[in-house]
Parts: sequence; structure tokens; C-alpha cells
Amino acid sequence: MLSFAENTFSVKNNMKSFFKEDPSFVLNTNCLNFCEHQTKFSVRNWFETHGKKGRKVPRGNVGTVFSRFETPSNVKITVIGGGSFGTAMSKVFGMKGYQVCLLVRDRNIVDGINQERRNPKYLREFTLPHSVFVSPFFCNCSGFNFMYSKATSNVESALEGTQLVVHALPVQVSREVLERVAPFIPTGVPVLSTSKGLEVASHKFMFELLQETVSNHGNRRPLAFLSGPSFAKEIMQELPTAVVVACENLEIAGQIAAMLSSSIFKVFTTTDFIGVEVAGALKNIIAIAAGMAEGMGLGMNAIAGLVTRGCSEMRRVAEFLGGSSVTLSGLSGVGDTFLTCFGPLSRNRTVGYRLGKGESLNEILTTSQEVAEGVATAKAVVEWLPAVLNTTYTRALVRFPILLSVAPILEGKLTPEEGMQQLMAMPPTVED
Ligand SMILES: NC(=O)C1=CN([C@@H]2O[C@H](COP(=O)(O)OP(=O)(O)OC[C@H]3O[C@@H](n4cnc5c(N)ncnc54)[C@H](O)[C@@H]3O)[C@@H](O)[C@H]2O)C=CC1
Ligand SMILES: O=C(CO)COP(=O)(O)O
Repeated sequence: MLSFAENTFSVKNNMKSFFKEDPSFVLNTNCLNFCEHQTKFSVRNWFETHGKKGRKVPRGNVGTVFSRFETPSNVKITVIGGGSFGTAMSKVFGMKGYQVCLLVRDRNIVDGINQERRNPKYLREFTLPHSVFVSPFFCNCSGFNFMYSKATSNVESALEGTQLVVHALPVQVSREVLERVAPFIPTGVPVLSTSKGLEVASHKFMFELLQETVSNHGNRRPLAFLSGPSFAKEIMQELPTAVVVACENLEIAGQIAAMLSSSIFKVFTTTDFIGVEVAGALKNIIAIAAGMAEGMGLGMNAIAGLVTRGCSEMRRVAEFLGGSSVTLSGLSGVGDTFLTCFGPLSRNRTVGYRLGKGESLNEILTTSQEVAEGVATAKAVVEWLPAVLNTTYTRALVRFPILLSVAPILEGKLTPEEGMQQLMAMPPTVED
């Protein structure tokens, strides 16, 4: 099976005479050239290349290379992560008819999906389309185990010929796994991340982490980021969902959007991956705070005020890093924040709610099997934000009281009540 770039290249050559004058054909060339043109991006050097005031969104064609030249059943997609969201993403692509290879570490999940078309551990009440499989025919992943990988060849075959890699693992385990799989991802194949948070050890966002693992040095590839209000369970229920895909190259974002889009899954695009990534990570902290306020019975006035001010803090961080306020008012910003702060399915909100009811973090974590990314991200943010602002925690707290108050509560240094009192005691300021 050919890689994304090879496929595009061969299709391009075959169709050359037919599409010479077709403007959308430019997209193929853009794809091929993307890796060469992709700049090295990181929060640290962002100001040098783009300045502090955000960035222009180039207006380009939104491409449909896959749907135009390929039938979905000929396109292989590899989804890394057999938790709730990996399962949901497999369903979205599988329903479109793509060949989806789900890479998971748990043997029971492999067997469950192969035998019953269900993930026995996550969202087990839902079946997966037949095009989602772990099969010796297409990819022999069944012996694959991330932790005790005896058979690297299974990773190799799972990624062989893949044309899109979707990453759906908790942020804190992502580096280890991505480093492991990176050598097997075909050249030029895009990686789409769905994970939301900051890595505690490095204080880095997923776009930096991906760049360091799967798109480093002479091995550049398009990196894209999916975010927005999208509970895995509601996707599995086939309820209407709208998300955004961010990629520095808008054409590639458009191609991925076209691959995902269906009558129940609406996908918008943007080049502002910084805004999308910052919002996706920070809204989880705000959701913990909102859940806490609810658990404490503080009333809707308090919760609405908290969420609104949380959005303002989130937007200021994003703008500081070069993201756009437009993104922050979009699906990945307020959209996902509303869902996570008010939606009963949110794991982050639930952690906050239980804290607000008086449980300890330890009790909460030992009794939940799914990841609440805000817990780790809150910790990373109290270390990272004052440092990046070149100030002390106490000074930064005045500007970002919500984002910086959650970690001390999670660590038991403040009670939820003391955290709330601290917020209310902040000096009055201009709203924005
Ligand atoms: N569940 C949801 O509704 C949504 C989740 N996300 C994001 O997707 C990411 C993944 O979340 P979920 O799938 O919900 O988490 P989850 O808790 O449902 O599943 C996590 C999966 O990661 C696997 N895993 C953990 N450590 C691993 C390791 N070292 N090696 C290999 N696999 C490992 C677990 O076995 C499990 O299958 C998170 O960043 C989350 O914020 C994004 C949108 C919605
Ligand atoms: O990000 C999400 C929905 O968009 C999921 O939020 P939780 O991780 O809080 O459940």
C-alpha cells in the first residue's frame, strides 16, 4: 500500500492530463510540498516567526484529495488508543467506509472488537462498523502490546500503508508511545491528534510533543489537531456533533475534514492550531472548577461567572502564545468549555463535582477508569504559566486566578471553599 504522499504522487501523475487546468489539483502539489515547507513550530520560538498578535489565516482551497481520487475502502487509517475517544474516532471513520486499524495495548479489547465488534472496556454498549478491525489480513495487531512490546512487527504492519494516523491517548503517556511508533509511520503521512492537555514533565502542548516525536528533524509531516465539543459517548450514539480540525496547512485540514464529515459529524477547519490546542488543554481545568462550584452548591450565578472568567483567562493565554481570539470564541474554545463545564458526561467536571462534595482526589482517581486530563494539566499550568510570563506564582494568580487555583485544591493545599474565597477576594479589575 502506498503512503499518503506516494499515493498523491502516483494519482497526480496518472491524472495529470485530465486535471492540468483544475485549480483543486494544486492541492496535491501542496500536500507533497507540505513537509518541506512546514516550519518548525513551538511556543518557545513562536513570537520570533509570527509575532505576538496572532496570525493571518490564509484563504485557500479546501481539498478533497482522498474523496476525489480514492474510495474510502482503499484508504487505511490507523487509530492509536483503544479508550473512549479512540473508539469513537474509529467509528466516525469506519462509518465512512475507511479501513480503520485500531492500535490498542489491551488484548481483551483486541479480542472484543474482533469477535463482537465492541470495545469491552469503553463504551461497550455500542457496536463498531465492520471496517474497524484488527485483523491478520490487514494488520496483525492482535499480539501488540505497548507496554511489553515483543512484536514490533505488529506495530509495523498496523502502520504499514496507512494514510492517516489518529492519536487518541492521554497526554501523559503520549510521548512514550509516539516515540515508539514514530519509526513506523510512513513518510509524509499526517498525524491527527485528539488529545487535550499539557505534558507535566515538559510543560508542552501536544503540538510541541508531536513535533518532537513524529515530525522531527529530516522527517517532517503534516500535524493536525481535532478539538471541539465532542463527548465520545454521544459520537457513538450517532448524535450530531461539530468539531474543528486545525492544521498549519489549511488544505490538509480540509482533506481531513472531508474524510471525517458526515450527516452527523460536521467538521470546520482552521490554521490556528495554537488557539485550538491551548483551549483544548485549559478548558479541562475550568471544567474542574465549574464542577467544584456545582458540587459545593454555589448556584448558577457563581458557575456562569466562573466559566465566563475562565474563558477570558484561557483566551488571554492563547493570545499571548499567538493564538487567535476568534478560535477561542469557536468550537474548540467556548464550545468545548460549555460542554465540559455543563455536560454531565464530562470526566473533568465530575472530578470537580466530587471534590466539591468533599471527596479527596485520591478517592476520586482510584474509583474512575477514564482519564480526566485537567488534573495533570492544572499541575503543569501552575509550573508553566508563571515561568512563561516571567513572574511569580502570586503575581500570575492575580491575572489567572481560576487556572492557577485548581492545582492547589487538587493537591489538598487549599480546600474548595478556601479556593472560592480566594477568588472572591481578588481585587476588582477592568473586565478585559
Ligand atoms: N472521551 C472523550 O469524550 C474525549 C476525549 N478526548 C481526549 O482524548 C484523549 C484520550 O482520552 P480517552 O480516550 O477519553 O481516554 P480513556 O481513559 O477512555 O482511554 C485511555 C486509553 O489509553 C490507553 N493507555 C493508557 N496508557 C497507555 C500506554 N502507556 N500505552 C498505550 N495505551 C495506553 C488505555 O488503555 C485506554 O485505552 C484525552 O486527551 C482526552 O482529553 C477528546 C475529546 C473527547
Ligand atoms: O473534551 C471532551 C469533550 O469535548 C471530553 O471532556 P472530559 O474529558 O471532561 O470528559
